[in-house]
Amino acid sequence: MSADLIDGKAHAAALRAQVAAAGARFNAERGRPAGLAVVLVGEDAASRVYVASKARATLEAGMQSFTHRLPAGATQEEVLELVVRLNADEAVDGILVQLPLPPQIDETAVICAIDPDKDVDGFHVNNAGRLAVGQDGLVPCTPLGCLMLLRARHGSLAGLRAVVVGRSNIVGKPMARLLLAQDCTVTMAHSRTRDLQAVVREADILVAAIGRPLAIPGAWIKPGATVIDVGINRIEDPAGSGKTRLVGDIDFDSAVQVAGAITPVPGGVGPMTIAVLLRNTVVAARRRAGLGADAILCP
Ligand SMILES: Nc1nc2c(c(=O)[nH]1)N[C@@H](CN(C=O)c1ccc(C(=O)N[C@@H](CCC(=O)O)C(=O)O)cc1)CN2
Repeated sequence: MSADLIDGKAHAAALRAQVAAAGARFNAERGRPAGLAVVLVGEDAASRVYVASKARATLEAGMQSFTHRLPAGATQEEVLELVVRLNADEAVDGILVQLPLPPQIDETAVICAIDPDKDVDGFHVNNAGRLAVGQDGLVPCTPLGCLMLLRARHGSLAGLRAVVVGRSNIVGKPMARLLLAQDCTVTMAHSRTRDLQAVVREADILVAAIGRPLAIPGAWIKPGATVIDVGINRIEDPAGSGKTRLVGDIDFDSAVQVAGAITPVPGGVGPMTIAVLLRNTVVAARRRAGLGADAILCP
């Protein structure tokens, strides 16, 4: 048996087209495009690529893109000053500070300084709290993207057993809350979970967000389960070519034999992260302008 592949690139392209249409409606109503500001501190190679992709995708969706680069040695005050300036800028509807930040910067303090109404990453404690209690807010991009893929596959998720492996504030916790809101029976597993294999085996829906390459083998997975792999890990090619390759937290080659559906890495969850970021920017722009929800942007 071989699982169906969940094509994140195709889903992301469809969402981006919908966002572009919603962005054009916002522009027509308000006489200005929605705007996204992205802050990059330092020279991390992967972060530079992601920030460039975000700027390109923002422009392709017909929105305004503002990229702010600060040197690796920037101080906490400099980063906070920039965030305060972006909070006050009326052309900016969404603010994202690319993570990770250099060690001298207090990540929590920076996230807390972002106006929660412009927090398109959904990382601010106000937005995390809103998600926890089921109020409208801005929802983190990667978990919302995973939920969209799951809804496209299953329709209703009610009653399904979901296991989220990983308890980060950015992916694991919001993912579990989103699945609970969909009436799944949710288990959160993590590095201290006893008998992880048995917990994983329960899952109709398995979301792996551990950050450890190939950590979950196919033998652990319930036959027919839907597997969402959030991990993006660069490893040395085991064939010894000297090259590196991207792998997820799931051992894809064995999991694909057992699962009912699975996201590949690359080309699964990753592309959804940027598409949802654009979606969140239009949602933030509409809310800030006092406009009602745009139906096509509701997951
Ligand atoms: N402020 C934030 N920082 C970070 C986030 C985030 O959501 N907000 N997430 C990640 C990085 N990230 C976006 O910022 C991101 C990672 C991966 C991809 C992606 O499309 N990956 C491709 C493969 C790319 C490659 O070849 O290297 C894929 O999976 O197909 C998009 C966005 C950490 N920081």
